[in-house]
Amino acid sequence: MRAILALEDGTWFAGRSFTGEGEAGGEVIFNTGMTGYQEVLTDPSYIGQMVCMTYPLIGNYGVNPEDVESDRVQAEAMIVKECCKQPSNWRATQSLPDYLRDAGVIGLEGIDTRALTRHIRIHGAKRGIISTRNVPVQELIEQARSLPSMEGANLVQNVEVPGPYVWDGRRPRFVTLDQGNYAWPGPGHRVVVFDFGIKWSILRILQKKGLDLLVVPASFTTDQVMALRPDAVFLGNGPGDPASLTDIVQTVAELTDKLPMAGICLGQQIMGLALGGTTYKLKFGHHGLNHPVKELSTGRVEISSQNHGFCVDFGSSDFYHPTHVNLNDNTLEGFRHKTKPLMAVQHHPEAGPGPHDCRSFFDRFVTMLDETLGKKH
Ligand SMILES: NC(=O)CC[C@H](N)C(=O)O
Repeated sequence: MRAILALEDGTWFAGRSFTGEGEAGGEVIFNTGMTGYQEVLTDPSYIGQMVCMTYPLIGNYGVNPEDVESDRVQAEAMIVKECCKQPSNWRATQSLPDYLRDAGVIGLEGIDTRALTRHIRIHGAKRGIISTRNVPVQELIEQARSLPSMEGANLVQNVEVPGPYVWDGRRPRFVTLDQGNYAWPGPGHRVVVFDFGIKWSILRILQKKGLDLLVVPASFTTDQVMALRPDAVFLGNGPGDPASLTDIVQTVAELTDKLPMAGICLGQQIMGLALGGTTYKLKFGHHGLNHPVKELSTGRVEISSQNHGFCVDFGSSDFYHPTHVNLNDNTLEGFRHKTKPLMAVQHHPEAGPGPHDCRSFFDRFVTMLDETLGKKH
């Protein structure tokens, strides 16, 4: 079925929907990963975005119930050159078109994804509409212009979880607190994890490291966190503009004085703002699986998985020193507080999907906790 992608700047592409009738709007960005499309689709950080995969054939290995980063498709749409309709893989339980159709999310194929990607690289990420409606293109362009901008967008509120939960190995299991208290069951360091739209891979790895986790909603206050008597705090990834999250930044600023803390992606951005730094929007973001990142203390270069549109200004706070830099564009990839046990990275060390070069981040977090609190296991 014919479908149009119309951008706010008047550029448009004609292709086909591989999911039937539909319409979607959002910020159009590109992801350079050759694989991992199911993790990309289910990563809550992609809320508000329509993802163009630059690899020309997507869907070959289908989808399965294990490779999910949350309980649903989160991206607004997927754009590919060609979608494979008959997957071949022993783990596949469904094809990509059926998966998207069941989720009510539109898939567009048959457009020149290289031309779209070059356009975004030159002119920056653009708001766009994909539609199968038979209307003049100008109408869709106007519709794209009326979409909210990603800059200033608080999208974390869209994924707020209803309450605290533990990770049961496969999915969240919600718990009831007893007057705000929690009986930590395990012997490991007690870590309160903020869910801003967290990827399940992060929880899977934190749990494997022997940490005792309680995941809390983004709106949890300092008092609510401290009532849980945790040893540390972890800030996960999430969608939207970090600068819009003023209440969360305030809470995290208070907690940085009280507890050791680590953050990934949106977590780094929130911690950076909480420490007095500033954030800005990148022209077209970093979305892919092969971004070279240099660890400054060793000079070691790691190939990282990335998904972000915003970034912490390199030298915007005196409180931390940079630990990692992106070798493609010299942006800040990680920092550590000069005196307190606080650390963060902008890339995705959990790598769901992607190479595992950066996974030592989680060991450094555990080491930081052992050094600050004493060994627990
Ligand atoms: N993966 C993330 O946490 C993304 C953070 C933020 N929404 C950004 O686009 O920069």
